[in-house]
Parts: sequence; structure tokens; C-alpha cells
Amino acid sequence: MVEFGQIWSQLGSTMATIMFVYTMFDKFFPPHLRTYFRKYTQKFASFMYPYIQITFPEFSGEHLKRSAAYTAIQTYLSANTSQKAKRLRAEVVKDSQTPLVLSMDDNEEIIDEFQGVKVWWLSNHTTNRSQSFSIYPASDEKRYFSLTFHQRYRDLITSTYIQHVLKEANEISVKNRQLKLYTNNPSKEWYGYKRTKWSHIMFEHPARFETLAMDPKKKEEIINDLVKFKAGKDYYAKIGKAWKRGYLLYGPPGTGKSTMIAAIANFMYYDVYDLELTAVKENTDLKKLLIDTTSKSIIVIEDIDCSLDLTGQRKKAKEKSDEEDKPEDSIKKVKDEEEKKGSNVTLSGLLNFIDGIWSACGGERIIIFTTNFVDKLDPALIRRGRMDKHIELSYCGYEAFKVLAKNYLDIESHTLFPIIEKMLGETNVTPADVAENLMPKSIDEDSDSCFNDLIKSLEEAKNKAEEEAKEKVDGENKELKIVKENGELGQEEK
Ligand SMILES: Nc1ncnc2c1ncn2[C@@H]1O[C@H](COP(=O)(O)OP(=O)(O)OP(=O)(O)O)[C@@H](O)[C@H]1O
Ligand SMILES: [Mg+2]
Repeated sequence: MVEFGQIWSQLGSTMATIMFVYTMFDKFFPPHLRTYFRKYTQKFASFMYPYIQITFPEFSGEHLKRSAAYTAIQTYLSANTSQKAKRLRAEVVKDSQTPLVLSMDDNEEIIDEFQGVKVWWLSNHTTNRSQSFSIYPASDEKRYFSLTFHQRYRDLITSTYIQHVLKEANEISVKNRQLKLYTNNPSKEWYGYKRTKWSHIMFEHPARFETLAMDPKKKEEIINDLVKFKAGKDYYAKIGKAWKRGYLLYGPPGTGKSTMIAAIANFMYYDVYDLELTAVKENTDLKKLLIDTTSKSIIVIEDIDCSLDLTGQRKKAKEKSDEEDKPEDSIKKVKDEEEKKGSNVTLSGLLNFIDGIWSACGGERIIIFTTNFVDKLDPALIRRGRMDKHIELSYCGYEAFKVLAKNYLDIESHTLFPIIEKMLGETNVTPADVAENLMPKSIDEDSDSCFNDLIKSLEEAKNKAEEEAKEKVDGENKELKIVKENGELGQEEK
């Protein structure tokens, strides 16, 4: 039996010989012959080893940007093959529903199969030994994935398989991503190190269409519209229209406009960009903000009638020339301009924002305006094509009440329901008012007392409305009487 020590000494001497030959080759072989030698050894190796290898480095380009392909492959591999790998690396990923993502560790190899063809994925890194100074300090470790496959399947792998990996990775990251709520930073704070146009927080509003109190038929119609929009990529391309849809939500305060936006975002799984127009200085800034939004998003302008004086812009331009000579008016004009100094966004700027460069920004975007006073808005702003669907959110009806009762008290029928139904038909209360009454105020408050509270507040609302109507009629009569008396007086004087 050969002794262990003997094996070691033989191995040592073989290694030393190889190293010696290699050093001799590198030092004394003429460089042009060295190139030939390498070329032919590579040819010989590829003949003996018919596999192709593709490398996907983590950072690429001049500024060492993280490669999108590397990230996509990492996502794909961690979802599809992390069960197969024995050594895993755990990473905390921001903005993901699963904050801890497991991926292959260095030198770990796994086999994937695509249409019956085997491919090998290897995760590895190289260490950079060069000492360079850069304003973009590079990490010493350069990670990469390498994909190995038989050269027979070159076309299948380089086109179909890699496409499949990228597509699946995209679907996984969309599924795992957390919704975000963006708000625009004031224009003057956009520039400087690491400044952005939008700031975001995680969007975690619990509103759903199921919990939204409104006429069920109307709700169904909106849901169908959204479903059709989501699946309409090819249809929009066919008719030559940008893949976007505009909704105008209008109705009195507390009828669920903001709640509906949250429900739409959760239903579509879109990010929300809450655009505060008063923080936008110029029309051009508005365009920049739009370009900075991503697809699969909802751009919201709440209370559009209050955001800016968009209603009167056109009229003002027309009246401008008439007012030129009047000194009092010019003082007023200067005052108005001073008041608006924060923002110079005009109606035409906003119209351009909505439809001007939509097509340049890719698709799958919804734009929503909300207002309490739909009549105040310029018709150009809300015409079909810009705001495709006008949705009125109105006072609480019986159907809407039933949804609220189910949400707040988990009750679907009750002896007091007929009375409430009758009273809801006679008076206008918002779902927000009803919801407030249905919410138990203490641990021992039961559903009966909540419904009684609601009935009481409905009675009060009804009496108040009657009183107001009576006062209005009295006021009108009084005015009529004064006009009549003045008229008679005039006649007598005549
Ligand atoms: N239709 C509704 N379904 C369920 N809850 C509602 C509904 N309407 C109002 N609410 C409740 O009332 C509160 C206020 O509603 P919301 O903020 O959506 O009203 P709004 O129409 O946006 O009002 P505003 O015009 O003042 O912005 C919400 O927190 C929600 O709980
Ligand atoms: Mg609102």
C-alpha cells in the first residue's frame, strides 16, 4: 500500500513541474508564438468541450450601473431554483413584499431545464486587484452569473430561454413589489445631490371595492371598465391610442372619492402619484414630473377646482386687453399675480400634461381628478378623451348603507333596516356620516345602539334640511316683496 506521505510528495513535485513549465512558457516563448499557441489550444479545447458560456456581470457601463439583466436573473433564480441550491445568500430587498430574498451563494451551481434542454447557472465573483481612484468607488468584488449550455442549443437558449427568464423575472418582481404612494417635491427643491422630483412612502390603504359603499351596479361598471383597460394593451395599440384612461370623480365631501382611488390602486396593483399642483412652478415642470412617473401607475390630482385657478384662465386672457387702461383693475391684477406666485401652471399647461406627451411615456396609466364642484371646471379639462369616465359619488343610498353595515358591524340584516331605508330615501347624508355612526364608540356599544344613533342623526339631518329649505323660501319671499314694493313706489313717483 502506498503511503499517504508518498502521495503528497508526488503531487507536490507534479505541481512544481507544471508551475515551472508555465513560467518558462510565459517568460521565454516569443509573444507572437504565444498567441498562436493559445488560439490553437482554445480551438482544441472547444472541440473537446462543446459548451458555450455567457457571463452576466452585476455592474456594467461607464458609471458601473447595476445591470438590469443581472437583477432579473437573480430574481428568476431565487424564485425558481432556490430550493435546489444548497448554499444560499440572504439579502434584504427594499420595496418588496418578501423583504428577505434568498439567492445562490458564490460558486454554487444549479441546473435549470427549458423545453427539455439542460442549462447550468453558476454564481461567482472576481476580485479586482487594480488600485484605481474614481468618483464612483467600485467594489473590489465583481459578481456575475454564468450560463453554460451545449452549443447545439445556441439559438434556443440565446433567444427564447433568455427572453423567458427576463419575462418571468419581470412578472415575479411585479407580483412581489410593494405599492408606493408618491408625492411631488416643490420644484425649487429638485436640484442637488440625490434630489428627486417625487418622494414616496409605502402605500398601505386597506380600501377595496368590496368595502366601498356605493350602488352595486355602478361599482360593477367601474370594475369592468378597469378590467377591460388592464387587458387592453393590444386593443389600444390597434386603435392607435395611448394606453391610458382618465376618470373624473365628483360629488360632495365625504362620499368616498379618495377611498375609491385607493380601491382602484389596490385592485389594479398600480402605484399612486399624488400630484400637488400648487407645488409645481411652471408648465415645463409639469412635463418633467410626468416623464418621471412609471407605467402601471395612477396619477391623481385631488380637488382640481381648488388646486389652481384653472377655471378662469381662458376668460382672463380674453379680458386682459379690456382691463389694460383701468388703474384699479391693474392693481388688482398685480395682487392676484402675487398671490399665485407659487405656481404659474396654466390650464393649457395642464391640458398638455394630460394628453400632449402621453404617448412618449409608455402606457398603462390612469389619471384621476376629483372635485366637489364639477360645474366649476373648464369643459376642455374634462371632455371625453381626457377624462373618459365621469363617476358621480353621491349621498348614501340603502345599498351603500348595507355595505357599510357589513363592513363596520358585520351585519347583513336587522329589524331597524326598513326604517333606515325609508329615512335614507328622505334625506341626504354622506357615507362618511353613516360610517361615523356605525362605528362603535366603546367596547360595550352594540349594533342596536349604533343603528339607533344613525336613525337619530338621520332625523336631525332631515329636520335641518327642512328648516334650511323653509328659511330659503322665506328669504326668497322677502326679496320678492321688497322688489314688488319698490316697483309700486316707482309707479307712484312716476
Ligand atoms: N363610499 C364609501 N364607502 C366606504 N367608506 C366611505 C365611503 N365614503 C366615505 N367613506 C368613509 O368616509 C371617510 C371619508 O371619505 P373620503 O375621504 O373618501 O371622501 P372624499 O369624497 O374624498 O371627501 P373630500 O371631497 O372631502 O375629499 C373615509 O375614511 C371612509 O371611511
Ligand atoms: Mg378626498
